[in-house]
Amino acid sequence: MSPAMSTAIEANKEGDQPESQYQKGVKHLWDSGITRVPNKYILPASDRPGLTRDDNQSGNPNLKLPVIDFAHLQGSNRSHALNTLAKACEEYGFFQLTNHGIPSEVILNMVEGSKRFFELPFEERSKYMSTDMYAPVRYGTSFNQNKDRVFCWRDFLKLSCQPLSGVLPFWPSSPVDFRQSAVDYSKQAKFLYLALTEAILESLGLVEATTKNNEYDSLKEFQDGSQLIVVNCYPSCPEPDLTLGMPPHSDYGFLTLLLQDEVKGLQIQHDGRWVTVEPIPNSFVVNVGDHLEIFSNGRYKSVLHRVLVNPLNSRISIASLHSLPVNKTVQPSPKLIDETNPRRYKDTNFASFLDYISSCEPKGKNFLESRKLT
Ligand SMILES: O=C(O)CCC(=O)C(=O)O
Ligand SMILES: [Fe+2]
Repeated sequence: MSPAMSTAIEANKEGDQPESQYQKGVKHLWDSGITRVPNKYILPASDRPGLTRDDNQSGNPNLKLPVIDFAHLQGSNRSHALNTLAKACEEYGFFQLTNHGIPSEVILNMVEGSKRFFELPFEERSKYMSTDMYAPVRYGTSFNQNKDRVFCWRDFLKLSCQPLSGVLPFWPSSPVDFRQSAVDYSKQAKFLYLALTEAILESLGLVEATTKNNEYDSLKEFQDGSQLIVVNCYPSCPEPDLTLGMPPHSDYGFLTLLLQDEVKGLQIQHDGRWVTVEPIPNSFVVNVGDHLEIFSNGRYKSVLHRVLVNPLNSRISIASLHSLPVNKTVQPSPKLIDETNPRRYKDTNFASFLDYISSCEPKGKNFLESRKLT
């Protein structure tokens, strides 16, 4: 046997497992004691994070995401805060939100409950595995484990929140109190989202139409909108330069409110570079989703982001994705279209997004690109 072949067999012994093992997720894999990243997770060289990781350590230290103090949005500083908000959504598609007012206990219970969920025996977690995109609860791995050729280093728990009374009986009954923590958290996140949406509509010059003339009654639609909580679990990774926790993607909805722990990992694309979002304790990372880009007729940007993994720490993040009701058409607001600003996107809805992602491997901003009028 040639030396190269025997090395390949050794590597295989070390990392690779039967294909079905990968369906059980990275937590399971990591707990089995692997010391190498199996081939299933190794990205083509051009998609690996290695180069930008170094780039990021040495380069552009001044680049900070805009920070919005939620208290300023509520008080006499509102118009200044609205300008910052508009600029953040135009230039970065992201901002950090401090002073959000959600009780720390609600956040702590949700984070701790999520950590304990991922520590449950695999058999317990696997009860919630489903390939049905409409399931009220879905435990899984990678991005789309039925389609992805290369898997990413993430397990997830998705909780659909609409209507709460209908979905609740399906949510995990273990760990104890998890359901209650998730209910409390989802309600608080929704409340915050609605306040931010009101600010966003105002920053786009649409709030008069909303509150005074009742022209679209948009806020009502947002109140009845969809909410999906995604708990992401990224176990530590023995060779983090070969893989990603999440590949570059944009979020489909209107706004995402993301809680990240103190472990860095989230990167956004800005000016053609990947920039790490520094965690700020007790804050949310908020980002514009595809639906808001469409609704704003392209003024606010749904920006690509991805997640790096690291060799020392596992990481948890909790995303609350919000949008209009699932069957509602999303379209550029008529108020934002005129001769100088023609309509730039086709109508879309959540169902067409789900059809799209279940029929192909989502890459970057493909879905949004498919909604653009040329
Ligand atoms: O884990 C993160 O920081 C980002 C998660 C994310 O992008 C998502 O859930 O869509
Ligand atoms: Fe995302």
